[in-house]
Amino acid sequence: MPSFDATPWEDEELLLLLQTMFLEFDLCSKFAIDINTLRNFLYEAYKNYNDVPFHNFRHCFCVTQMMYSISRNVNITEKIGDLELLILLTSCICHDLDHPGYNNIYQINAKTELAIRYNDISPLENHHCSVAFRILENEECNIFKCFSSEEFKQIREGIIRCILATDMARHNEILTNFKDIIPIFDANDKSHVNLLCMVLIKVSDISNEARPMDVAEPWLDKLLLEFFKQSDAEKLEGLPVTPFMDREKITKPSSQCSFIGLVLLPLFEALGELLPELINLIVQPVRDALDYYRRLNEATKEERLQRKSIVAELAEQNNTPSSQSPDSSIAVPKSSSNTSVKIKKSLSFQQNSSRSRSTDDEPDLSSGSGNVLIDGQSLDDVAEDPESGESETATEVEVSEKTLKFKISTESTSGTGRKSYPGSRKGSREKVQNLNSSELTRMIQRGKLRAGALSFDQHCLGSSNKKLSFDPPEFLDEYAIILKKKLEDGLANQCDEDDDIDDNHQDCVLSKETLNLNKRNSEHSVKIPSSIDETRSILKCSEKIYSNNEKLQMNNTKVQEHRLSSENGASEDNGSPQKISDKIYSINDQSDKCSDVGSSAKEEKENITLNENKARSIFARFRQFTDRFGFSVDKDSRLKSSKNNSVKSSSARSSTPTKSKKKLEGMKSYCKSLEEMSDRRASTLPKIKKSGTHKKGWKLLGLGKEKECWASDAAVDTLTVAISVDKDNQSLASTSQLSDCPSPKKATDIRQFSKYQHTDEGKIQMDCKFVSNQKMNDLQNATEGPFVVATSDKDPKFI
Ligand SMILES: Nc1nc2c(ncn2[C@@H]2O[C@H](COP(=O)(O)O)[C@@H](O)[C@H]2O)c(=O)[nH]1
Ligand SMILES: [Zn+2]
Repeated sequence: MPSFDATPWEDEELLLLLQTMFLEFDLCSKFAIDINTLRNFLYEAYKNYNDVPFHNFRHCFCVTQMMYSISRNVNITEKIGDLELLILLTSCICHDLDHPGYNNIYQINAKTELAIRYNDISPLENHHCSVAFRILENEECNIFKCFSSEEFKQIREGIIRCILATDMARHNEILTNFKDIIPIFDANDKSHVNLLCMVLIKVSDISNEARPMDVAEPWLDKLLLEFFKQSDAEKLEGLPVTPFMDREKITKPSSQCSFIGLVLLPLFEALGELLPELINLIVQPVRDALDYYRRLNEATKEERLQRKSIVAELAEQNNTPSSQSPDSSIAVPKSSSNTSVKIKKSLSFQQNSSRSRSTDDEPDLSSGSGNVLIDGQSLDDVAEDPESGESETATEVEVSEKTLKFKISTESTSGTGRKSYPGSRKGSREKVQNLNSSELTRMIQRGKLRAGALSFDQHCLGSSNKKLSFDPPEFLDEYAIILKKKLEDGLANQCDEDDDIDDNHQDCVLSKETLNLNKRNSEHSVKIPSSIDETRSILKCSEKIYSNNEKLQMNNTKVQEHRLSSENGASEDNGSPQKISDKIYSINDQSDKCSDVGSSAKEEKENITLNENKARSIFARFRQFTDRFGFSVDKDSRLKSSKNNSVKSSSARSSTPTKSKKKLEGMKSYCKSLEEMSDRRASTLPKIKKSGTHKKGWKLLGLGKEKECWASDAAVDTLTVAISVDKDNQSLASTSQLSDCPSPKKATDIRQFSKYQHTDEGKIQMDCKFVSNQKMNDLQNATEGPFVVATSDKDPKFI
């Protein structure tokens, strides 16, 4: 249901739910998608989302979940078929992969690596798509590996079409084309289906306001946090300030009034026209949300007028013309309170509002004036002075269209009028602040950074995602086991006894903290387990989901063993898809019950502009870097260390000993990801098939793990030790030959070479074992398990 609130759910649970969505539609069996491949794919997608306020994994989940809800409610497969649904769900999962938290307008204006790479054409969406297909290149994650190349081509086209459709710069184009086909929609016309799919993913992407207020509002806060972060960066870097992100221009209600009224609702209503089943489900809630924000906006205006009249009165008393600003002796607050939550809270209508709101931790949405120029046009043409009470700014769609130099036509549409759009970017009248390139360079030096080294991929793809700290192949099974064990250990009983979940219980799937997050008042909201009985009941249902998924889908030895030992043969034969479906819905049911720029002067000017542009670009990269590594740059250009927005911290969950242990495991897996990333950077080079013979670098072969991974030369150099080995007689290196090995790979670390052979590629491969467990751990942490090295060097190096 659209009322679903993902907040209380752990990341791993959300991953499991994503898996369940595929199973629910029987996509795995219909398209021979191996369940382990699906899990690997989901986990890899998860790892490629960043810990940014809004465009994170949870946003991806919500979008996919909305797509799922819509699809179920309108019986989508009957209209567009299973393959399109598979494309849609996969597109939702991938649609914001590796989003940096700064949108296309920023990417283009700041001339980031992405904007340059994609020539300003949907840089982010192209990147999300590219990352998606990098993930799918890996056989272990390729959920489409069973498809023929022709089918894969079709799927790839579909995913690209869907993900690129999420660029808001294309909103009007897509909506206009869609509206044209509504009266003549033909499910057999591929162009119509394509347009419907584009609209479906767009609707899902911006559907937060279709959810209950208590679910939607925290998302708005996160979005505004990301908006303000970008507009603050734009001000600092002398870029055009994106008006709808400017904390001095917008308020929460003004932002929503223009977004919902001008962008969201027209789209939803168009979809509702074609699929009337969606009117009650998502269109009406959006209308209610608009109504709510309009009233809130009106009330805010009223409050401003009242404040102005008080100022006028006071000014009169002091013989100060009311049109002038009151002098400092008149202590009337200007704007700090005009949009404050506290004031909003006291607004009389609010008490009657059906949409209750939270008040804590709200971003400072104080309004102010600031004339911002975008492409020669004063935003005052569109945005009125917030002090006038009409603090509306140009919508994201308008600004995105103006920022984009090129207009992209909707592919494969019905041939209905391709629209031409006004306002290609005329050049920028950028507001340049006091920062020059040398200052920026100094900043970078202070950060001990080499500007040229800051390519997007390096700090984006190479960033350490503070994600689930366990290895993908096992985690779901492991999670199911943990969950089950908790239940078996009688956690529910402990909760019952104490009615107070202490530290020891924070690992509980539905901990008290989590339960507190569940305190929802909306009647549409998902379950609030207000009692231990309800908690236990959810836990029991969760157990059944995992248990049944295990039985049907988790063909994993660990799970099998665990099940055998823990259930002692007493398995239930209730794992049919329908039964699993019933179980899942039984949870949903229970949830419902509980609530929910010729002369020297000119040249000089040109040089200045060039330097400014360079500076901006460097700054942009630098800031991307600092963002990635958890630093922030304040207006005095100082580096401030800050805590990373880890998934866990954002969800206020503490780390348990179990989780710490898993973090170590996660690091090993991350090291492997880094190796794979060195590959990704060659994205502008012709694709080389991933076969061992063509691979350059060092091959690390895991022992004891049936894994094989590659490392760049650079990565291995830091670990390698040169030793001489007589290749011809294939004699084994002795441990004494390793005596000059630098720490930590001392000779004593190597006990035995069990195998030694030349590979077909002329490489030497060696198996070795390490004596010291500690050293072994060091090496394992640095690479990937006990390993041997194969190399084409004449002077082989072993680690
Ligand atoms: N002012 C608001 N803007 C919103 C809201 N929900 C979404 N959005 C904007 O739409 C894009 C969607 O594209 P994405 O693929 O990047 O997610 C998003 O970036 C927001 O800018 C909203 O409720 N209010
Ligand atoms: Zn999105």
